[in-house]
Amino acid sequence: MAYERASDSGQRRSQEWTLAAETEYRFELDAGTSLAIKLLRGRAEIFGSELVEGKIYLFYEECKAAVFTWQGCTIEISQPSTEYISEETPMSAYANLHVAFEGMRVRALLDAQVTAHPEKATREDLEENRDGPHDAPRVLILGPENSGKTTITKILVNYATRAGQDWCPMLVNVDPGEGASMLPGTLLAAPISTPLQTSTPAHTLGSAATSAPSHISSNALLPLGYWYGHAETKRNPLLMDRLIRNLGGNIWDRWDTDLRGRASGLIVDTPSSFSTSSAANNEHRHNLIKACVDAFRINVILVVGHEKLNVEMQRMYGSRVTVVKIPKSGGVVELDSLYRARVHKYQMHSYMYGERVNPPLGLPSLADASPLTGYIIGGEQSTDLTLAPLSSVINFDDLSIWRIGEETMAPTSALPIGAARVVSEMQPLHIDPSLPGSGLYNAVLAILAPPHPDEVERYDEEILDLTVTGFVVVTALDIPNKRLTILSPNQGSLSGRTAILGSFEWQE
Ligand SMILES: Nc1ncnc2c1ncn2[C@@H]1O[C@H](COP(=O)(O)OP(=O)(O)OP(=O)(O)O)[C@@H](O)[C@H]1O
Repeated sequence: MAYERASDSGQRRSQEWTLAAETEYRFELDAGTSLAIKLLRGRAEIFGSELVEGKIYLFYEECKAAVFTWQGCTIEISQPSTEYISEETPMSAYANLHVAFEGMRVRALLDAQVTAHPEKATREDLEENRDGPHDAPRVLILGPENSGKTTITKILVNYATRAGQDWCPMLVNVDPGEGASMLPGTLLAAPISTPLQTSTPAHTLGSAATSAPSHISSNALLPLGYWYGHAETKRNPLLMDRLIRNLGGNIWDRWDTDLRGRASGLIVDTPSSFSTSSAANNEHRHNLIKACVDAFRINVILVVGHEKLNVEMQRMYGSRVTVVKIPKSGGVVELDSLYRARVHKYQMHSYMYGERVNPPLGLPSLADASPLTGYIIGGEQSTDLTLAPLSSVINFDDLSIWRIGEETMAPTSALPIGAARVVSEMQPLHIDPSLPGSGLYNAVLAILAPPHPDEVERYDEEILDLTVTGFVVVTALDIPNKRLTILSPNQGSLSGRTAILGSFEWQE
């Protein structure tokens, strides 16, 4: 049984909660509030990442999460928001999945080592490997809106990194509405070697080092990202398909020489549109699921609490892929579109300005916190996580700006019979900032990696296949003088770079 003890010290109202084994303390923060949690005794974890005893963890920006314990623990909470204890969690089911995936990883690594160096294999290795080849877990997570897909991805990745085997599973996020560890509009993959932290919905899947590399936090990710540029998959499914296949190709290239990475496998978090069936989107969602299954060579599909989708996936993929229905957690919070819009703002703000956290009332500020206990924010023990973005004025010609396909792209099937599309969904269109309606004012631009250095290797649509190196925002447009004012988190020159415009805007 969980019990609570409240203590009032001046303005500060802290509470102690003692949690029984296999229960969790769930909390939901309101806008403008923060929460501090300290593990006093026992062991506890947040979405698979363990808490260190005695450290104060800060949560902010409307974070919603849970502290779960396998064996029981006591935690101290400051200034609670909406909170409750749940004795019913699906954690055992998720842990069983992890155990199964762990077995697959171990066998896949042995397999790869025996194949690469047969001369070094012992008789036991060969015996163990007899019924191979063994595959690493390559998992696609499907489920409707607010079913907990991202949280399950995080738990499974975190458990893999804690297994003590130096696994480095690839976390793949193909939900362009989420942004994961970069910004919304991006599809990405990142190898994960230390547990992903939870502190703000602005970085549900860790934070990337693309913002200000000189200010990198020690656990920042180095993801490989492609810019899709829109929140909704239906806006340009063909582009989604291409970027998913690009991500898959890149991962497999990387794994050519990385046996342990390949054996660690991958986990793909998907948007809810992949799982929401409607007459209008059925064709594109099936195509995108297939793109994932092919590109990432998926061998396990997890369907979160949705019987019809489970049956559908069994029918479509059951002969070659293991399809498993898994329970949804009762703790998953229903997030509405206004909340998601606020999270996009938090993400943009933190990309440019870093983290600005006010600890709950009665606790010392970040600067005054003792280094011994300190605060932990997103896995960092730090007093200053703020950034100072650079506003610079550049000439129109300095940056080559493109858009992919038309601005409002009706599906080909919606065109009048006999009408041909003038611009295809995949066609890069150069943007002239001096023309009215360029859409550049307040626009978020993705800055791309340079094209192939060898002219012979270049091709028309290369721009679609270049990865993202960072993002900037156009804050002013001076057409008479042909100049743009750009806000960027770092000082790198943009001269000669290529950028893509999507449909995201941001204003402080
Ligand atoms: N056990 C839990 N206790 C408290 N909050 C939780 C719990 N599990 C998930 N949440 C919160 O619920 C919200 C929705 O969860 P999550 O983002 O994992 O769902 P999703 O299915 O990926 O959503 P989407 O609709 O964006 O695809 C998140 O804020 C998450 O932190």
